[in-house]
Amino acid sequence: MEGEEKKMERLEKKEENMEDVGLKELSKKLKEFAMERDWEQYHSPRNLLLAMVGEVGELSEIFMWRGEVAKGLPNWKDSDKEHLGEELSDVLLYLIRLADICGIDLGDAAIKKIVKNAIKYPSKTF
Ligand SMILES: Nc1ccn([C@H]2C[C@H](O)[C@@H](COP(=O)(O)OP(=O)(O)OP(=O)(O)O)O2)c(=O)n1
Repeated sequence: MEGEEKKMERLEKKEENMEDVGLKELSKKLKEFAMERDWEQYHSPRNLLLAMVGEVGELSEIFMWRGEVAKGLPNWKDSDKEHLGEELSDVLLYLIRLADICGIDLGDAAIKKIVKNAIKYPSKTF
């Protein structure tokens, strides 16, 4: 069993946000969010897909007409970076919710796809 000290350490780390957030955790939070508002009725696969595509549009708007953007976005205002984080999150959250509602384990599917990609595109260095 996990000792009290270990348990505290784990909770503190979580509070400091040092632990990576997992897809399953986000999926659970999104399900709770929808249930608490009685929004499950709207979260059909098609609606979620359209909502996600809408958010991809909002994400694209941030980059629109800016020309090429340097990696790390060195010249961007903090408020623009924050906006970018929000739109990226909206896309991710709808994607996770879509996968969940379709009964797809997204983490598992993504790992399998990475393996498939590596077979299709072999590395020259190994
Ligand atoms: N039926 C809904 C509506 C919203 N959301 C959640 C998922 C998204 O993370 C976020 C999207 O909210 P908005 O539709 O208000 O979109 P924006 O946050 O992009 O606001 P705006 O379009 O005004 O910029 O809320 C949800 O789960 N289900």
